[in-house]
Amino acid sequence: MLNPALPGLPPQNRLLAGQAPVIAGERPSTRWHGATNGIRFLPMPALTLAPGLVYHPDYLDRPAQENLLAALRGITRAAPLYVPRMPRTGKPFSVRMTNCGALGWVSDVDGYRYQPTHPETGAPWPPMPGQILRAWEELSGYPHPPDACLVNFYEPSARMGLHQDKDEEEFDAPVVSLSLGDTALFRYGGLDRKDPTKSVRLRSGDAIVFGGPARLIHHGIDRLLPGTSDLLPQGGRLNLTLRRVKVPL
Ligand SMILES: O=C(O)CCC(=O)C(=O)O
Ligand SMILES: [Fe+2]
Repeated sequence: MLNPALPGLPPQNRLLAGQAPVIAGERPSTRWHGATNGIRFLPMPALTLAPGLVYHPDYLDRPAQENLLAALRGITRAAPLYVPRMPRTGKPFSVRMTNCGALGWVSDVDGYRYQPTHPETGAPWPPMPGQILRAWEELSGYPHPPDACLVNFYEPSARMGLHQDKDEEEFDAPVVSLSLGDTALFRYGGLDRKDPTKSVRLRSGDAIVFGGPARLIHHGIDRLLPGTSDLLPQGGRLNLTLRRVKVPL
């Protein structure tokens, strides 16, 4: 039950003054910022960068980031990060990848696709941890859970060129993306590759959601800002990209 005094406002825009929020199902540690003296909580506002493109700064606080990182360590033990390759040319990506969930996004000389198993070990992807499913529930506004969670690991020099997330996905569902570790310069543009672009710094714990009119925008990572986070002991950045996939008939 949300605060009845503030009907209709999305959680990130609620501001409760004069009383501590008592909201069943909410986890104040990851959603509420400001004084924790029981009197006033100030939510970090979500920022709409373009229609359908919503940026949630500090979505995960430090304990939540550490908790998610521990879950990711389990995932990379079961499904090791591997070097994906570009379709046709076989050129290696600078980003290493793995997945969790029923389906994983993979890329090799044959193209981009979703598949239920790791391309090198042949094992099914590990299940999506609860923290990731909860983030999707809180951020996506979509009534069904994600099928695929792509885990991208960026070394300090890694980047990702401008692209659209436009494979076998349900485009009615947004893409939810979580960042951990070093800050990244995220570039975003429009539906046409030649549309003007802007960039935003994604820091550890930030989330960005692209849905509706922004679902198919071009985006990429220009570069990392090394040394900006001490979450990953060796530096670098982890990104989680959650998507709904069309079930093949
Ligand atoms: O690392 C990021 O923030 C973006 C990742 C991305 O665009 C993708 O995996 O499709
Ligand atoms: Fe993408």
